[in-house]
Amino acid sequence: MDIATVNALPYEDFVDILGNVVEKCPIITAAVWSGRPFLSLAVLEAAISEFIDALPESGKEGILRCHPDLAGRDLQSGSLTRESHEEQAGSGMGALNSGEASRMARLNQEYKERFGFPFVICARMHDKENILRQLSARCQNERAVERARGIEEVKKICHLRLQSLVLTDNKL
Ligand SMILES: NC(=O)N[C@H]1NC(=O)NC1=O
Repeated sequence: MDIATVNALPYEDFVDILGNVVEKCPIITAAVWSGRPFLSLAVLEAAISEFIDALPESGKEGILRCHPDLAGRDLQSGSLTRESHEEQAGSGMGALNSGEASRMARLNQEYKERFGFPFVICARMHDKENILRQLSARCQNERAVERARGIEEVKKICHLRLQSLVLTDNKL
């Protein structure tokens, strides 16, 4: 699917196909549709990024809260979105040993209690050791720093999801 095909999509299809580039936030995809035609994939990605940046801090936290915990209950119960499942499986979240699983659960909980939103990281860019190390380190940050850091990670996840949807042929 190339960018011309993306630009030709009616909004129903645009949201169906691209609605989860930001996890469980199809409203973002639906909003940027009105910015068509996009000159390139990078321009579409920039429109999404600008929409996110224009949100109040509460809206940014809302985006973070739409993300499932890494190795959390949605992974255990099989209720992750397809994209999130692939990302979590690829970084080894489904294959933690019992020590790693309990450390992950404890740190995820500590992070959520401290900040009021979940730890978000672009899982495809990290392995499980690295994710645990970052989770532990980021628990020490200030809330505003973590809000911004989490949103940076959301944008990295969005970048990779967009690339795999638009730069491959298998979605239309
Ligand atoms: N909590 C969190 O980081 N979740 C995610 N990260 C990622 O790459 N996919 C996710 O669902």
